[in-house]
Amino acid sequence: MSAALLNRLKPAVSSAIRLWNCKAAVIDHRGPAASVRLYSGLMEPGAPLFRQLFESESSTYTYLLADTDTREAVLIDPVLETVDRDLQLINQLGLKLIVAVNTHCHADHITGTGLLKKKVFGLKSGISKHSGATADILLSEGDRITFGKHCLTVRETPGHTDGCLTYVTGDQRMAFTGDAILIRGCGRTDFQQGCPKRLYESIHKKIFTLPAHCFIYPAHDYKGQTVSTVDEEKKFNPRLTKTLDEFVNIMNNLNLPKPKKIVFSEDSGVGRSDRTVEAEVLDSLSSRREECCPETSFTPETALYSALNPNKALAWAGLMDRAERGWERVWTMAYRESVPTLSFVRCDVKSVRGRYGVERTKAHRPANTKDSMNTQSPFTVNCGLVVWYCVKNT
Ligand SMILES: N[C@@H](CCC(=O)N[C@@H](CSS)C(=O)NCC(=O)O)C(=O)O
Repeated sequence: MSAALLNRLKPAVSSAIRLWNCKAAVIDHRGPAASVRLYSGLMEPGAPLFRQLFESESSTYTYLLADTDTREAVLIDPVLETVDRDLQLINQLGLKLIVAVNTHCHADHITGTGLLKKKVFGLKSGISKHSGATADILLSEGDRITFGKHCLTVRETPGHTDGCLTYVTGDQRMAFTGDAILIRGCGRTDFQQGCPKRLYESIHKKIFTLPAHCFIYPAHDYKGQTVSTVDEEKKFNPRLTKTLDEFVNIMNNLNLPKPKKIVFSEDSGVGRSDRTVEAEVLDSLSSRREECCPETSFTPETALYSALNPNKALAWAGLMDRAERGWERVWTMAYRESVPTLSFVRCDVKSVRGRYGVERTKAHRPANTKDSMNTQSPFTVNCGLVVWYCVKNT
């Protein structure tokens, strides 16, 4: 190759190398937004394998990271409905899934970690120790999740929930922020221990202190965006560019509807575990399948449907109907927002009184739950989730 040709190629070659090295790729100093630095999305050699996966019903992102040498892989925020898709990809890529972690207790979908544990031998689940849920690994500030030569470091970022975590790659190129910060938004703070002040402080202290080029990968996006950077969010996030007082005011006046698929998804049953609500419900009910009311086809599956699509009025009507037709006992499972426990409560239909009165058999009332069953309709007070079915008088 002639010296002249080499000289002509030099600029193109050096710019290609710059992109490959993931340095700042393009900086345009013209125009009002020119102060934002743009970073290439190209991965450095030796970077972990990375895939962003999407679940469209709840607009949730699941992230797959893996070491390309050892093939050890980590999933962040798997969703129940897309577990098989994720596993298919993991198998196709020849990866070994070793850990599945949640950024927090999700309110809008059911985590896939419980089902994954059933399907992947030896898989460990993880969640914040402040989440109130249990998992194989209870994570806290500074913990490291290692996969091959890579790792994720845990930063506690409460505010959307008490147990919100951000996972940061060892090289601080990527941060998986859950619902703490979203692209040009942030997690709501109006339920599940939400606190705008805490969220603001978490984001400023734990996310905005990451390098400007650090990519932000949130748990959701509702507008089709996929990734942002610390630099972009510091400059353009309409909520977080405000003062604390302004932020609190914005968050207290969002007036958002509850997420369309709202469930209190994490961990359930007598003794919370990292099993899915579905697993808990089905296991619990299938052992009593034969007792379910045959004429109404009220099976564990329909109970589960009720759980995920709570129709309080229908449940109440059904309960009364069965009481009138001689069914004796009613089992309900009620998740109360005020007491984050999915509890099993046995009601004695003989004690149905008047318009409301289902009196719970005291012996079956879980010690740590408030009584919402005998004062008003059991399905209208503090119940985020209700499963019920009747058993025949034996
Ligand atoms: N339109 C969505 C709204 C879902 C929603 O409320 N998302 C939560 C995260 S899941 S609990 C949130 O924090 N949103 C913040 C926001 O500003 O939207 C739906 O109908 O599902």
